Amino acid sequence: MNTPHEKYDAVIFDLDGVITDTARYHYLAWMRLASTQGVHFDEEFNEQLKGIDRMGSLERILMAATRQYSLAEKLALAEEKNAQYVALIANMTPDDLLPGAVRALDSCRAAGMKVGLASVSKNAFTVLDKLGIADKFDYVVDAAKLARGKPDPEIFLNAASVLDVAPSRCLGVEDAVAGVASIKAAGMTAVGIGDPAVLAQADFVIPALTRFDLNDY
Ligand SMILES: O=P(O)(O)OC[C@H]1O[C@@H](O)[C@H](O)[C@@H](O)[C@@H]1O
Ligand SMILES: [Mg+2]
Repeated sequence: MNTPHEKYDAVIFDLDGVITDTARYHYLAWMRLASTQGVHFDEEFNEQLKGIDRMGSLERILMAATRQYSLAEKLALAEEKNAQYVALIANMTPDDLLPGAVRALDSCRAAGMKVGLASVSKNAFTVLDKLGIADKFDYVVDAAKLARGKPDPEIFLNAASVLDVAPSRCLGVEDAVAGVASIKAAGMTAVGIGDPAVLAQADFVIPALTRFDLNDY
């Protein structure tokens, strides 16, 4: 019988940029789209898009363009970006899991905690299948059913509610500024993955899941 964790009953992970480096593929696909629209796009611009849903990301890129776009044009561009992204993830395998990801997920299970996945990506189920880790989660949020993306707390609150754990007893793990904001707005504790200067709102920041340790939080 596991001793329950003193502070948390659930850990809710983001996917892109936390468990696997799909953040890189989103970057490449947006880069290509931005260049077709004459918009300058670089790592810094991309940082603002991390964790932001597809249409929200597109809107931000098109705000830097020189003309207005109709809704039909926007939908076509979003579709084009997604086709590019889907092609980039087509050959993913379990080798694409980031170091420490499986160990971190398994350590939560072993500690008797519920494990959730909160990604705003509509491709999350496909990516989980390719990585072969779908069975490591008690609940995966379906991004298609969300009304609002990160930084709104809806996605993390939905995960907590289905996992039947109070938000104050949940730990959220995120690589994006918008994602950390979503966790904090949900009333949870945030573990940021990345640069402490960028993820200043997180309660803890580690460079990668290789350093994830439940005893530290
Ligand atoms: O276009 P998708 O696959 O639904 O993904 C939406 C978003 O998913 C998030 O996880 C990524 O951080 C964003 O970069 C991405 O735009
Ligand atoms: Mg992310």
